[in-house]
Amino acid sequence: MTIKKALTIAGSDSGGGAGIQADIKTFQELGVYGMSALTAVTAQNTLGVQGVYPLEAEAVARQLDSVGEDLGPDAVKTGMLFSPEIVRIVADKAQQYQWRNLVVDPVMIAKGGAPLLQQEAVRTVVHYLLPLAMVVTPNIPEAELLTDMKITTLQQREEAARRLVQTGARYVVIKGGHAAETEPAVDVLFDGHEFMYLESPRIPTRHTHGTGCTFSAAVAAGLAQGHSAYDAIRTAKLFIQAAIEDGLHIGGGHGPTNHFAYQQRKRGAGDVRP
Ligand SMILES: Nc1ncnc2c1ncn2[C@@H]1O[C@H](COP(=O)(O)OP(=O)(O)O)[C@@H](O)[C@H]1O
Ligand SMILES: Cc1ncc(COP(=O)(O)OP(=O)(O)O)c(N)n1
Repeated sequence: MTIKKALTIAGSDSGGGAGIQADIKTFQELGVYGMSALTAVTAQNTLGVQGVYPLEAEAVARQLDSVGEDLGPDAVKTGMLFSPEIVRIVADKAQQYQWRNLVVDPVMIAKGGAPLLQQEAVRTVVHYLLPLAMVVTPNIPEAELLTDMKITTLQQREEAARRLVQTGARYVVIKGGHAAETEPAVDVLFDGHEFMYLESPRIPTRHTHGTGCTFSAAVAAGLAQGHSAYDAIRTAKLFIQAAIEDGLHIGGGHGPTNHFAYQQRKRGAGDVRP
């Protein structure tokens, strides 16, 4: 068997629910060999972000060269990139190493409000990274900042998806986690021609830390395995749905999702918590 490999370029979450840690757990659960290039270290737990310590762009570049020159990822995903300098490095290296299966999760602000991308880096993401993306996965507030428009209705989400496809991104998924709590969790997928709506019941829980990271890592894992973007996105939706439903309920605040749940359900395990 030739193992497929995926690289995450993201920040570290000491609490283990989001960032690099969520990505690697997701890759592993979906049968993909995980690699990482760190952009920042965060001191973080279920209560919030206590500190952000970005790496120098040069340190990110060296990590990308180390992986690019030797291991050769089958898919790459980006998460917290923090600064315009790091965004540019990632875009340059993605082109240099011809990383076509690129999933861009444009992480900007943690759920507790801590900034994970400098404001001046938003335009850098739009101009340099999105044109290289196979899939871009903003949540609603991120889609608003990327497109400069207010999004409250489904029609506005569709309009934002149209604008994002115009940047060059091949597939756009505007996730519905931040929509009204009375609505189901609907993710809007646009391929430049047609819209698809991935819908699941909204789970009433505060334990949704790292949902976006986990979802986009699952998309990258699917692409690494050679699945179509549609299939990778559909599986990612099932993966995150199971991970939220079977929450681990750890920590005193917004806890992480359960990365074991999807595979445990597939195996037919009775109690889905480890
Ligand atoms: N309470 C919830 N119930 C069901 N699915 C959810 C819930 N919250 C988020 N999701 C799903 O989790 C994924 C990540 O969405 P979202 O929370 O919007 O991203 P982010 O973590 O980037 O803010 C999406 O597939 C979304 O539909
Ligand atoms: C290091 C790090 N990266 C990304 C995030 C954001 O995670 P996300 O899945 O978008 O959502 P929340 O965890 O903020 O709910 C993070 N917190 N830390």
